[in-house]
Amino acid sequence: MGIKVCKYGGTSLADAKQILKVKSIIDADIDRKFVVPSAPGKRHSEDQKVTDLLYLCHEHAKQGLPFKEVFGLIRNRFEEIIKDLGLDLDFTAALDQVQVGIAKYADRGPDYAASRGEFLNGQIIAALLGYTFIDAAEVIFFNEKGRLDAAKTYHSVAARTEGVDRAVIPGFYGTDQDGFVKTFSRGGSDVTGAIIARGVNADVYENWTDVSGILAADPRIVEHPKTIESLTYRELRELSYMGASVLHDEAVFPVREAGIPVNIRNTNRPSDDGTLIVSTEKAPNTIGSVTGIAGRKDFTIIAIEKAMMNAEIGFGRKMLGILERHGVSFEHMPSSIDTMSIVISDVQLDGKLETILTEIESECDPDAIEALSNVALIATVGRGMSHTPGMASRIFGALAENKLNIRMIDQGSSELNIIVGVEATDFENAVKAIYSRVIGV
Ligand SMILES: Nc1ncnc2c1ncn2[C@@H]1O[C@H](COP(=O)(O)OP(=O)(O)O)[C@@H](O)[C@H]1O
Ligand SMILES: N[C@@H](CC(=O)OP(=O)(O)O)C(=O)O
Repeated sequence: MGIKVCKYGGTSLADAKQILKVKSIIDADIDRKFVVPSAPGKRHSEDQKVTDLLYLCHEHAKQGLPFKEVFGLIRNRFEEIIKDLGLDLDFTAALDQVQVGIAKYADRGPDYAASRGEFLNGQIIAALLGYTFIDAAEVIFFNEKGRLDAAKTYHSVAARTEGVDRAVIPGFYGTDQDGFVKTFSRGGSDVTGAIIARGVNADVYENWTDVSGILAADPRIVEHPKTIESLTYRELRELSYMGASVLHDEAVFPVREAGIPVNIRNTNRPSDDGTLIVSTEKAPNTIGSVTGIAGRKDFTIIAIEKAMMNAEIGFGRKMLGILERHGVSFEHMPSSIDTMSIVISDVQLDGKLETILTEIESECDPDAIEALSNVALIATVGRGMSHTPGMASRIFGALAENKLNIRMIDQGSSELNIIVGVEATDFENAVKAIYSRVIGV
């Protein structure tokens, strides 16, 4: 007998019908002992996620505006789920308490409000399954920098689950240094699932969603992309960071450290095998092939040119020192003898571009400096790509044939990926072109 930790995303828990699918999946395997639920997600494309409604309540509360009406939508949602599940659970007091709390903690930011979807849903799922409910605030801790306090958290998870045979632990939040609720970034229940898997020393971390695994490209861009049967933690990190939003990009760390395999599965098609994520040593050989493609918009490239840049000692440090001063991190820095490009996400730049350019002009004295905005990055990822001649030319060829301009090229030193920068308006076409040339052939 083993231990499986199962995280269910919002789409898997959107209403009673979905929740009953989850129950039958859990009932089908006695190893599924720890369940990490998200808040109810969208029931159809026009619907609203409970988490989004909670953020909206917080926005109202912060401005001192009434939010009873918005909260009423959340109230109805949970009451309907309880009724349709046929549960004998009086949730009025729990909902009232959350409503009061949203107003009370409005000055502390949105985290309390945002986390309540998981908190409430977790109690419903626990009641339905007959599992113990463990509040994530009791076991997941953040340090003074707002990062996960890994040692304290793993220790607390292990201690709190000792002797507990089966439990539901809500996703998405924990406790900060001051004892207040703090959430991960959006989609963070995936991270909770990975942490719990690590804390209970699970044999597998099952992540149940609405697709049968990680697809070789975003299904909203490429029609019927192939499913990736297996990939390594490193490939997953690259793909999820670059936009394969099926799994939060930080979810890989807790499980990778402990070598716990991750299995991405489809709640609506539980017999599909899904995708298995394992260490490099355990992954099947894929020499010569690409695993997947992912990409994101909203980047800016600062391109700097200066004759003899390569010989100027301290040039790179001065450049990066300016970014550091403004608290800006960068994504990539492809360079040649006399040029350097710095790729920065627009969220990081946040209105600081003009000042940064002025400071580079005055402190680094470049011959030319240019900022290219509206750039999208596309990563072609695969452990089988290293030492495979011709891969880069296939990618560039696909873009050239479709008359899509390349604004930047970066091949990571890991040889795990090739990243190209294109105009944001070319993004979807570029993903399709690369997919059909390197994967969908
Ligand atoms: N490469 C990819 N493979 C699979 N799904 C992807 C990929 N890129 C984007 N997605 C999207 O991710 C969605 C699943 O993630 P998410 O919406 O966070 O689900 P959940 O609510 O289960 O956490 C899929 O429905 C799909 O539209
Ligand atoms: N409910 C949170 C956390 C989460 O992970 O949700 P989901 O599993 O539905 O992506 C959010 O919407 O961000």
